[in-house]
Amino acid sequence: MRILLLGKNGQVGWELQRALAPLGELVALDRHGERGLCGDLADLDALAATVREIAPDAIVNAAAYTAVDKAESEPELALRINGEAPGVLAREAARLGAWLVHYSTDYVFDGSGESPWREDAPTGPLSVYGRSKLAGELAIAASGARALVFRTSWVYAARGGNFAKTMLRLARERDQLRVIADQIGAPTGAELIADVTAHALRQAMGSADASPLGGVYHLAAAGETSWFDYARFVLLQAEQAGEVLKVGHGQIEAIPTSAYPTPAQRPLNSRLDTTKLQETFGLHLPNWQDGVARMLTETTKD
Ligand SMILES: NC(=O)C1=CN([C@@H]2O[C@H](COP(=O)(O)OP(=O)(O)OC[C@H]3O[C@@H](n4cnc5c(N)ncnc54)[C@H](OP(=O)(O)O)[C@@H]3O)[C@@H](O)[C@H]2O)C=CC1
Ligand SMILES: Cc1cn([C@H]2C[C@H](O)[C@@H](COP(=O)(O)OP(=O)(O)O[C@H]3O[C@@H](C)C(=O)[C@@H](O)[C@H]3O)O2)c(=O)[nH]c1=O
Ligand SMILES: [Mg+2]
Repeated sequence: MRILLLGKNGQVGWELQRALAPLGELVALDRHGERGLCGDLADLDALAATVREIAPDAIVNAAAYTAVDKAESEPELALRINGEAPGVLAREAARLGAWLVHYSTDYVFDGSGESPWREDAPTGPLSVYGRSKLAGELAIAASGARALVFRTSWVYAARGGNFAKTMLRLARERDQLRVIADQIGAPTGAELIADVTAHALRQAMGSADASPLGGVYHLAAAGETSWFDYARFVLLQAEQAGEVLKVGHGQIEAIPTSAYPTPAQRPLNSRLDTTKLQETFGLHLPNWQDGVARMLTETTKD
């Protein structure tokens, strides 16, 4: 069994290098590629040629254009990487009879209401990033490839850039911290995403009639929070570990989205209903606090 992993050095890609290793021979690439293999999702022809050369049993795509605000001024590049490249991977997977694993986002939704989104709920992205990720989902669905598409949210990891680390840095540097309190979702760890991926892929590839397991699944930690309460939780953990911050966890200011203008609009309701994933694969998803606390002990102690 051979697995091609793209985006090996991103938050999720890094954890996938660990989680996928026991499943088979792993060929892991970043955007720079190696040994003549192309790992650049912006180079669609070279990407297709790489898949053909490796002829994997599964392709796992953790590479993506994830700079949400920047995407507003680079829509063509975001669409190529997040929309067209997954389509290329899916068509090559279909040719080979290989599985494709891909990741999408809560930002495909318009954020209306307060109920958790199910997989079949209507999409309505508010940003270029969200539209580009939806285009990727649709290209995969149209390819006929056997695919697992995991929509996740608010990803963090010990390695890589994310909101939790930004809050810690700003709380050490600044005198004041203002954070949006009316966008609601679930911070989800890259470790959890990678472990669930390995588990689901193994089941999907092992089942005799594999196609019923293909599809879109919501994959997020249990519970919900706002960016504001998430930031407070992160700073409190740091304080409890002995850090003295310039802005303490009780000093963050809660603000509405309207008070924090950004190039890209974000959904207010990012809650994802994960029932389908848990029931299909027999998995349990831990509370978001467990993984965030664990990540912080890895990054703030010693
Ligand atoms: N981060 C989040 O909060 C969320 C992420 N997701 C989705 O989860 C998946 C994994 O995201 P995550 O690990 O957090 O993202 P990261 O930004 O941590 O990693 C993305 C990786 O993709 C790479 N990349 C960017 N452009 C290209 C390219 N042209 N060719 C090859 N590689 C490229 C980046 O490389 P480089 O560092 O060189 O730019 C980076 O290593 C993505 O599909 C994302 O859309 C879904 C919901 C939330
Ligand atoms: C830095 C900062 C951000 N914010 C707000 C802005 C935004 O609404 C929220 C989170 O900021 P970020 O820049 O981390 O958000 P963002 O990059 O939009 O995070 C998203 O990334 C993509 C890839 C996804 O798919 C999403 O699930 C989500 O994780 O916090 C504040 O309110 N105060 C601050 O000081
Ligand atoms: Mg970001």
